[in-house]
Amino acid sequence: GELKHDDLVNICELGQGNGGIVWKVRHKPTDKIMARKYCSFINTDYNWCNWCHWFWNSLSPGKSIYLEVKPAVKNQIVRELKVLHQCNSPYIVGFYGTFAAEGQINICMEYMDGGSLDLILKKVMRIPEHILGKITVAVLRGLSYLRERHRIMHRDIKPSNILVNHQGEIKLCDFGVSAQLIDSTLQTFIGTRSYMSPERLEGANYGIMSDIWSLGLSLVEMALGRYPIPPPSTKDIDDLFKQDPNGNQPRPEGFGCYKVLAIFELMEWIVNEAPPSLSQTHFSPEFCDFIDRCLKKSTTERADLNTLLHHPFYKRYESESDNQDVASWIRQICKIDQYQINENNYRR
Ligand SMILES: Nc1ncnc2c1ncn2[C@@H]1O[C@H](COP(=O)(O)OP(=O)(O)OP(=O)(O)O)[C@@H](O)[C@H]1O
Ligand SMILES: NCCNc1nnc(-c2ccc(F)c(F)c2Nc2ccc(I)cc2F)o1
Ligand SMILES: [Mg+2]
Repeated sequence: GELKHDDLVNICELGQGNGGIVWKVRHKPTDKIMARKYCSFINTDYNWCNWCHWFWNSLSPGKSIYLEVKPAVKNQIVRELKVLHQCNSPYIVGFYGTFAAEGQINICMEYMDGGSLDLILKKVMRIPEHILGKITVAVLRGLSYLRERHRIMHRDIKPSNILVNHQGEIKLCDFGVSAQLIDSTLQTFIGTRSYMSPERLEGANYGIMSDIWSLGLSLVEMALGRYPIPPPSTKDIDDLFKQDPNGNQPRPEGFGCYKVLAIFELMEWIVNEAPPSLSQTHFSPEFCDFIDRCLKKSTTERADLNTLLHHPFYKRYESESDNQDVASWIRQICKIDQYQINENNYRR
C-alpha cells in the first residue's frame, strides 16, 4: 500500500540539492531502508512577489529554493509521480511511493549505498576510463528505457543524479517524469554549474539531444576530476596525470586552482566557446571520439542515442555482462571511507 509519513524513521541526511533534501530512512512496517526526498515546496497560493522572491533566491545557488504551489497543483504532481511505479529498469533507481506531508512533496526511492558520482568524485581524483565505460552503458540504457517505454527525456543528467551501490549497479534518478513538477520548479539555472546544452541555455527547443550533451560534459568532468568549463590547459591535465597516474589520491586543496566562473559567464562560455574535449595522451581514441560526438554544439551534428549505442566506446563495455569490476571499485573507495571512520574513531 501507499507509504505514510508516520511509517518512516529518519536515520541520517544523505545530502541537499537545490530543490530537495534527501534522508536515509527506515520504513517501519517493512523494515526497509529507503532514500526519502523532500521537494521543498510550501503550499501557499502562488503570486507574483513570491516569484520575484524565488528568482532572486535562485541567483544564490546552493540555498534550498522554497517554491509556492497551489494545493490543486500539488495533488496533480503527486498523481503524475505515481507513474514512477511503472519505471522498472536495472538502470533506473527504484521507486517506493510519494506523498505530501507538511505541505511538502516526498519521494521515496531505492537507497543506493554507494551514493552519487559527484560524491565519489570528491573521494578520488578521477574516475578511470573502464569505469566511465560502464557508467556510459548504464546511462545510455537508462535514457533508452525512459524514451522507449515512457516517451520522456531525463532533463537533469549530471554526476549527482547517477547513483551507484556495492553490487556495482549504476542507476539514474531525478528525471522529469512529472510535467507539472517540471513547470513548478521552473528548471532554470539553479545550481552553481550548468550541465545544460547550448540550445537549452539559449531557450531554443530541446529534447533528448540535450541529455546527450549533459552526459558528455559529465563524463569529461569525471575523467578529469574537475568541472571542465573553462577547459583546463593541456599542461594542467598533464600535471594532474603526472602527480597521480592512477588517480585515486584524494584531491589536494586548491586543486587546479582555476578561476570559477560565475553562472552567467559559464553559460556564455558554453554558448559561445568551443566545447571541452579529451586528449589521446591520457584517454583511448574511442573515448575521445565518443566525447566529441556528444559535445557537438549544434544538435544536427551531435550524435543521437541510437548512434551512440553503436559507437565503439559503448560496444567495448556493453558486452561485459557483470559489473564486478565496478562493485570492487566502489567497495575499495567506500572502504577508504570506512577506514577513515575507524581512524577518526580510534584517534578520538
Ligand atoms: N536514492 C538515493 N540514494 C542515496 N543517495 C541519494 C539518493 N538520492 C539522492 N542522494 C544523495 O542526496 C544528494 C542530494 O540529492 P538532490 O537530488 O536533492 O540534489 P543534487 O542532485 O545533488 O542537486 P540538484 O538538486 O541541484 O539536482 C545527492 O548528491 C546524493 O548524494
Ligand atoms: N535539479 C532540480 C532539483 N532536483 C530534483 N530532484 N528530483 C527532481 C525531479 C524533477 C522532476 C520530476 F518529475 C521528478 F520526479 C523528480 N524527482 C525524481 C524522479 C525520479 C526518481 I526514481 C526520484 C526523484 F526524486 O528534481
Ligand atoms: Mg539529484
